Amino acid sequence: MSLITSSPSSIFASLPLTSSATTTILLVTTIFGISYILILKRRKLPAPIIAGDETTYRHPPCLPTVPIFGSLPFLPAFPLQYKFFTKNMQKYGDVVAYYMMGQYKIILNSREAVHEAFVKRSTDFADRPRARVNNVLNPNQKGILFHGYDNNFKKYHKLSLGIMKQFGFGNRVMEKRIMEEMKYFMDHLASFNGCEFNPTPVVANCTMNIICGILFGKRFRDDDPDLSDTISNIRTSFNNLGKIFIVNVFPFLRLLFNFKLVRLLDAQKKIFKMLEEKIVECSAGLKYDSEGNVESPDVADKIENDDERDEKHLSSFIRSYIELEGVNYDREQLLHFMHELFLGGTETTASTIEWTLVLLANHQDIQEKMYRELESVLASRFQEAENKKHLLYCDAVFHEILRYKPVAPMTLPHQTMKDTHVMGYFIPQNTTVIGNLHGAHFDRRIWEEPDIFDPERFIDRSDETIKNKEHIVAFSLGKRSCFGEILARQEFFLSLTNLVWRFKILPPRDQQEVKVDDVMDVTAKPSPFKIRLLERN
Ligand code: HEM
Repeated sequence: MSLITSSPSSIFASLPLTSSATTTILLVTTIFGISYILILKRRKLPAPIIAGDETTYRHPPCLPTVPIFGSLPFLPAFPLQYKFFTKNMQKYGDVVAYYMMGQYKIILNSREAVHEAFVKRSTDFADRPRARVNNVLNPNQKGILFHGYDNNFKKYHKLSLGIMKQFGFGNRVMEKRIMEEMKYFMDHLASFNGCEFNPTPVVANCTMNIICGILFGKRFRDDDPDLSDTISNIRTSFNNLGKIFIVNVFPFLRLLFNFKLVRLLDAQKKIFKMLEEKIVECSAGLKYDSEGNVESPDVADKIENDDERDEKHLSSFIRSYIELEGVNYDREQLLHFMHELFLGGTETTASTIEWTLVLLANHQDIQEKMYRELESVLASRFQEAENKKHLLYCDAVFHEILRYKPVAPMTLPHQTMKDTHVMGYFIPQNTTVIGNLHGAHFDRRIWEEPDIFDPERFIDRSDETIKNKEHIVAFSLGKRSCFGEILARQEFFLSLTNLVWRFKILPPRDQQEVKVDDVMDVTAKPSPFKIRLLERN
C-alpha cells in the first residue's frame, strides 16, 4: 500500500511504535498542524491609509497577543469580556483592538466611539460577520439579526418595520395592546397574595405574549402548554447560542460542542413547527387574484388616524406580511424573522423587568418616590405612556435601570464594509467591530459615581426635565440598532409604572435585600431570586 493512499492511523500502525507513542505523535502533529494553519491565517494589518483621504490615521492600541491564541489569555471567558473592557477603559482608551485566533477585532469602548462609528459612519459599520454557527442554524441566511447589510436586509427590515408601524409601534394603539397584557400580568402577580415567589416565569409569559399578540393576533392562555414549551425552547436556544458562539472562534470545537448544537437545532425545529401552525391559522381565508396578490387586504396603510386604525385593528403580523408579499411570499424569511423577534424581544425585556424588581425591592426610598409621583399625577387609573412627560421621577428611574443594568452589555458583532476610521483610528474593511454598551454606561468621564444606582442623575433640577438620556445606548445606535427599541421602551415603561402603582415590591420576609449575581447567557440577567409583592389597595 503506498503511503499516499494510507490513512494516518494505518501509516503509524505499520511502524514499530507503542500505542502511547503513536498517540503522542498524533497529538503533536495535530497541534502543529492547527498552529501552522492559525499562524498562516493571522491577518496582516494593511497600512493605515484610506484612499483619497489626506488624514493620517493610526492603528488602535492592541491588547497583548501571543502566537496562535492571540489575546485570548488576557481576556476573561466569553461572554464576560465587557467587564474587562469597561474596567480597563482608562488604560486602553475608546477604541481597542485584539486578536482572537488570527482574527483582528475592535471594541468601541465609549458612547462617543459607538456614536461616531454606528451613526456618523453608519454604512461603513453596518455589516454583520458571517458566523460559522449561523451556516448551520440558518443556511440560507434568512431573517435580519445575523444578516449582512445587503439589499435583502434592507427590503425585509423596511417591510417588517412598516408592518410594525401599522400596528401602532410607539403610539397609543400599541400602548392599548400592551396594557391589555399588563392587566393579565398584574393579576397573575397578585395571585401570589403577598407570598414570596420566583417571578421569572410570570415575567416571561408577559413579554412572550406581547410578541405573540403582534405576530399571531392573540395571546396564549397562561396555562397553555404551548406557551411554556415555546418559552422553554427559546431559553434552550438562548443558553446554547451563548455557549456555541465560541465555535466561531475555534471551529474545531464544533465537535466538542456538538451536543449543544444538536439541542439548539432541536429547539429551533420545535419553535418553527409551532410558527408553521400559526402561519396556517393566520392566513386562513386569504384569497389571491390571478397575479398572486391578496384580494381585499386589511393592511391599513392609508389610515393616518390612530382611532380609525384602532377600529380596523390589523389582525396579525403574519397576515399583514402575506398580504403585502402575495402568495409567493418567502416563508423561510418569515419563519426566521419571527424566531428572531422571540429571541431578541422576549428575554431582553424580561431580564430588564426582572432587574427592575430586584432594584426596587432593594431601594424602598426610590420606589416610594415613584409611587408618590404616580399618585399625584394619575389618581386611580392605569399608567399610560402618554403620561410619561408628567412622570419625571419615574422616567428618571426608567433611564437609570437601562443604564445600570444593560441586559445587552455588548452589541452584536458588526463588520466594516470598507476601510474606514473612528476617533482617528484606522479600521480595515471586513473587521469585526463590537460596541461595549456597558462601558458607555459606566464611563467615569460622563457619569459621576457610575457604580451607584441613582435616578437623580437624570433629573435637571433647574427646569425639571430629563437630562443625559442621549448617553443611554442600551439599544445601540445606527443602522443595526435594536429593531424593537420603540416597543421595548413602551413595554418597559408600562411594566415599571404599573408594578409600582399596584404593588409594594419587597425582598423575601427573612432578608434585608434581594441578593443576586449577574448571570450572563446572551442577556445579562439576575441569578434566580424570590420576591414579595404586596397589593397597595
Ligand atoms: C430591553 C429590551 C431590549 C434591549 C436592551 C435590546 C437591545 C438590543 C441590542 C443592543 C441589539 C444589537 C444592536 C447592534 O448590534 O448594534 C439589538 C438588536 C436587535 N433587537 Fe433588541 N433589545 C431589546 C428588545 C427587543 C425587542 C422587544 C425586539 C423585537 C420586537 C428586539 C429585536 C431586535 C432585533 C431584530 C435586533 C437585530 C437588529 C439588526 O440586526 O439590524 N429587541 N437589540
